[in-house]
Amino acid sequence: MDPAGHKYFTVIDYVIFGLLLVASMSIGLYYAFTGGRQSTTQEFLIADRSMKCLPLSLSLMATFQSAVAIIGTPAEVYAHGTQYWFIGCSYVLGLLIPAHIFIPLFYRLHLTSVYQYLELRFCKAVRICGTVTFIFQMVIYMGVGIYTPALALNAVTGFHLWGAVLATGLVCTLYTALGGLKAVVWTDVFQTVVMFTGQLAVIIVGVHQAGGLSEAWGKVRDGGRISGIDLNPDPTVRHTFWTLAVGGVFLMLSLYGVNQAQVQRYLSSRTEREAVMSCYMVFPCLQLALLLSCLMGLVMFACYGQNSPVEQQYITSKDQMVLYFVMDMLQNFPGLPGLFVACLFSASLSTISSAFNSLATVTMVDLIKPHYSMTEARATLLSKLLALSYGIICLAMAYLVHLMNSSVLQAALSIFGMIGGPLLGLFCLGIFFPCANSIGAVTGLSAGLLMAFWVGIGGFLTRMPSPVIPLLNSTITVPDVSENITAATAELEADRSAGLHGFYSLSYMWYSALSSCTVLIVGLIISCITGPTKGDDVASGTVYPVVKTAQSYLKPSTCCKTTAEHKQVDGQKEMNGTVKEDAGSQEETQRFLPDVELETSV
Ligand SMILES: O=C(O)CCCC[C@@H]1SC[C@@H]2NC(=O)N[C@@H]21
Ligand code: NA
Repeated sequence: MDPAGHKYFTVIDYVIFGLLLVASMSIGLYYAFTGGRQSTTQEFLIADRSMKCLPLSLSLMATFQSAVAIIGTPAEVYAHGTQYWFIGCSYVLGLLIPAHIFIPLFYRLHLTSVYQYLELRFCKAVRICGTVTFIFQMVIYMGVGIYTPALALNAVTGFHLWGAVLATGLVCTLYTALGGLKAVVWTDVFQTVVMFTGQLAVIIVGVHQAGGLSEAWGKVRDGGRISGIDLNPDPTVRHTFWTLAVGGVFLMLSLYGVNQAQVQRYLSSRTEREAVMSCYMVFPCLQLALLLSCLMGLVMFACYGQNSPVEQQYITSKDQMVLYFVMDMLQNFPGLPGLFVACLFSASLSTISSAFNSLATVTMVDLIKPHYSMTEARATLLSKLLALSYGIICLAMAYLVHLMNSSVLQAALSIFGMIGGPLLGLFCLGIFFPCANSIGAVTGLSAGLLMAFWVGIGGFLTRMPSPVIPLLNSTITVPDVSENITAATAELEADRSAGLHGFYSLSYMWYSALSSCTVLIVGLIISCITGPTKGDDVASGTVYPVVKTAQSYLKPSTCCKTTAEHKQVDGQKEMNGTVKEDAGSQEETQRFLPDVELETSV
């Protein structure tokens, strides 16, 4: 390790990294020249609805498990302990609700873009608002996703920053633009295997370097990194059981319930059952991913203890720790640093490719197709060009993130909270409240976004590292200074949690919950003021009958009737033959909904 903290790759490391890019590219090319050769939007965007649940579940997990989680989670656990692990509790409801409410509803509407639902339930304007909000969210998120691995690499290995960004961005854009959703799903599967292998290798070597399991465990426990369950109800505390396990449910619903990248995978399943199964199978994959990244943080602590390379000025930010650790530990295992870098870029590629593909889908289906009629060939070509142009935009976003320079994990989760939260609220307004109307939906969404940005930006600004100057006077000895600093910090915390400061210091893990609830409250108030929608005016199959379902569970007799009713509807749908693909307009969509009343809400 030269004084600058830089390590240098051996040739074999570059070879392994290169192999990853070549393998990903070849999967993309394979799907570009086999099957239907990506000649229709049905194949390019939705994989001909032929996907099975195993590859889908790995792809669903990989989509929101990028280098941010691989780098950010260990840094979080190293610095603050294992409190973050409780986010795993949010995966239960965070996946059950999508599996039993969102997937069946969206699947039976036979959508291609989840935003078609908004036109069915409300009107075209609401669909456009939802689509634009989603594009905004994913473009920013992609910037973080592509920049994170390059930043960490450059800081520790001298790997050329923009060379890495360009290599990743170009490879990813090409195989996504050539191979469509099939290529994205199968590269996700391959990249997930590389990601898990790389993390496991580093953990095993790290434990060995820390002196073995019992030695490592002792250091971690004595270092106070095994945090118990923190039931503190204070919403301004960054990570407690409540912010992670409850706030995390809203975060998960916004990602695995209504995010186009995930819904597109559910919709590409062969059957509704496969889609539900793929959602169930995401649970163990996510828990394994969380386990590996938390263990990585603990192993780093076992090796470095309190005096981390950040204190030693080897690196400038916590987010560079993981790569520093890898280079430090694996230096004499030639090929392993390259494997871990491949793991890092696999995590990034599998997220960015999903983002490109979902952005191209919604732009095509929600913004272009309804307004311009064109041949299938031109539509497919345009979808490919869109995937390419989103690749370019994302590289520009990477530069913007470079300027932001906050903890990458918190940045990503804040983006989901601030933009994914209002979108979750919009869909829940439509699905659970039949009285909600279009005006309520649009004003609700705007209010949710405003609230999210108010607390998000406000929090970002007030949390600027205010210099805690030790209160110096002649009699103070060192321990007293620390007392005074604690006193000063406590005073700072105190006045911060009072009034507006309290609002600004809300934990970022509550952004999803706060913004989605704002959409619901404002949306319902405005709907009631401007004339609520009548039950039978709601397009059938677009609301979840909470009341009716609850009743059917209360009276078992009706429940089998409900199942029978479902069978009849499914039978009816079969009789209707293939249903219209994408709803360009309301009446068109009306036609393909099963004319037998799905359980509309009471
Ligand atoms: O890794 C990323 O790109 C984003 C950070 C993790 C996003 C959330 S956290 C809860 C859920 N579990 C995951 O592994 N990813 C998502
Ligand atoms: Na990923």
